Amino acid sequence: MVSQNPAGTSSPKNWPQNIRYITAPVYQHTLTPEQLASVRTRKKETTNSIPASVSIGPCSIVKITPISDPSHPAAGQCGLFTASNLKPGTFILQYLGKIHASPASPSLPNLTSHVDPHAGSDYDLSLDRDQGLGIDANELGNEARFVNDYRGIAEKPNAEFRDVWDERRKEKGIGVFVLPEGKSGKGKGIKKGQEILVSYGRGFWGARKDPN
Ligand SMILES: C[S@@+](CC[C@H](N)C(=O)[O-])C[C@H]1O[C@@H](n2cnc3c(N)ncnc32)[C@H](O)[C@@H]1O
Repeated sequence: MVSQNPAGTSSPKNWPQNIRYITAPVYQHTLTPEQLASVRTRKKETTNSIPASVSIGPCSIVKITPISDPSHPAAGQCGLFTASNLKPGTFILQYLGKIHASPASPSLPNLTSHVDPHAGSDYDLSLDRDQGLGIDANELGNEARFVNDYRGIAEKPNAEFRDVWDERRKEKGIGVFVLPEGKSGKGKGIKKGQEILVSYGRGFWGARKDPN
């Protein structure tokens, strides 16, 4: 289900009013030509790609869901749940936000981390470590910003973030994928109505209060 946001773009059900819903990445205006060129250069190790045919706008296979269960560690917040059964390895959706440079990168040489507007963001993923680029969905993004970490919710994650090549835009990105089957056959897919859960990594929780 979709609704119209103030800018006239369709946004998904339960989308928060104070966050801008976007259907394509937004660039920090201070990115250097070198950083932009890097975003537009495919790395040979990036084997996953998003086909140009993927539909733009609200994703029909996910639902942003407010969490009311008091035993859920993110109670009072939202999570991202599936709207259909998803097989192992399925591409779910792209992680959209503002593509920005961290202060250590050449475009912002005089800033230190305490003035980095993205340093404290809980929605910031690394896009390109060599160039110090990230994707921050704190103030603008899409449904992918609601994917929670599995800790305290399930025994293990059922999805993962992967580097991708966006065939439509011809640029790097990050996608959310159902975990693949794997050698042990552990990835079983995600059933309709289940929460999509990744591992943020210990670094995320190390810088915050560990949920476990
Ligand atoms: C990228 S956001 C995920 C979406 C968030 N739940 C929301 O509604 O906006 C990351 C934040 O979600 C919460 N979160 C995600 N996974 C969690 C977990 N396993 N336990 C506790 N809090 C979690 C934390 O507040 C974390 O900083």
